[in-house]
Amino acid sequence: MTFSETMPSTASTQTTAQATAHAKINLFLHITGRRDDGYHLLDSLAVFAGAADRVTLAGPSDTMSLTINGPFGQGLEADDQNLVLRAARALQAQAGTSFNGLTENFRLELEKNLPVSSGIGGGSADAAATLRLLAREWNVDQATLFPIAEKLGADVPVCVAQHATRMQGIGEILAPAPILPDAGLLLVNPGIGVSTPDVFRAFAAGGGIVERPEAFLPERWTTAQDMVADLNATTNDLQAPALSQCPVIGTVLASIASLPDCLLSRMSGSGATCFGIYPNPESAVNAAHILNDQSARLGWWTWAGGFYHTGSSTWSQ
Ligand SMILES: C[C@](O)(CO)[C@H](O)COP(=O)(O)OP(=O)(O)OC[C@H]1O[C@@H](n2ccc(N)nc2=O)[C@H](O)[C@@H]1O
Ligand SMILES: Nc1ncnc2c1ncn2[C@@H]1O[C@H](COP(=O)(O)OP(=O)(O)OP(=O)(O)O)[C@@H](O)[C@H]1O
Repeated sequence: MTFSETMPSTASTQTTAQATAHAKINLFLHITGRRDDGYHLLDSLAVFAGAADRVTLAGPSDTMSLTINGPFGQGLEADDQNLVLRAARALQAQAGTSFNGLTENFRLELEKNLPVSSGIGGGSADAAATLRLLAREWNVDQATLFPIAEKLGADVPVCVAQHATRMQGIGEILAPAPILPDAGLLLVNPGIGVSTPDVFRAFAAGGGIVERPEAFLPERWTTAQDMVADLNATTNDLQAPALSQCPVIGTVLASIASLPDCLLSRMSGSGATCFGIYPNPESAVNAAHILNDQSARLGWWTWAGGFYHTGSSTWSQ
């Protein structure tokens, strides 16, 4: 995928630079094959929610370092395995090779607002935001980011793009998606982390690939109802295997579906976060208010609003 616009001016003149890492939602997810290395081939429509983590460049440092705050920061290590630091080091290594030895180190801050291991690609979004942020700082061409992103995780390339995108291959083939309507989106996570490899394993053990015609997607959906009419001909192939590992997903899906004006209730990615589609953002917020008592009592995380919209040619931040 290419972007027609160049990056904004470098951040070096600003006191702090930030990038937002928006939650990725798979509106549908079909598994179409399996590679020799075990990775599954997908066909998925990934969109982005207003809900987001935030990565900040806090200043120069002796080594690349990370501090984490925010409601889901506890329990997430700021160590070498954190996708923020892995992304920073990967870009630094590449920039050092390709752009004459840039070796600056930074203290990065992660505001973790998205639940971890929840099917909305939080870690991938953080990695992608870090790549965008440091690319801006180091004046690295955005096209350079995609091969680096692929190596960090299957969901990282689509999160670099951070706009509605059809994902194929294992996530590295990105194609334009329909222009989205101004629909409402409700996200609900039951507070139980689900392991992506375990869900893919359960999918393979449970019968595997279903042969079906390729999903039809138009150029644009004008209303949420139009979008849902097409989405009803699709599914998330990982929903049943995730449900078998984490039965509360069934309760979450039923709760979303029971709320007024709900047009569709489905799981995102490998779960356990589920989403509801509503006619507009206001009706999604209204649904979240109705769910409030139940979600507070059960410790569920909820978010309601609209899609994160950026033009397909915009360098998103
Ligand atoms: C389910 C999705 O969230 C849909 O967007 C993604 O495909 C998962 O992307 P991700 O979390 O970035 O996945 P990775 O961290 O690359 O892979 C985690 C593990 O999930 C399995 N995996 C992942 C992606 C894929 N297309 N096929 C797989 O089988 C592999 O066992 C892999 O070792
Ligand atoms: N910055 C980060 N934020 C979240 N998880 C991270 C981060 N860095 C590393 N990880 C690790 O990555 C794994 C997946 O976390 P993530 O929150 O991205 O899952 P997910 O939402 O299920 O992703 P996907 O939808 O891409 O499968 C977890 O095991 C977590 O410990």
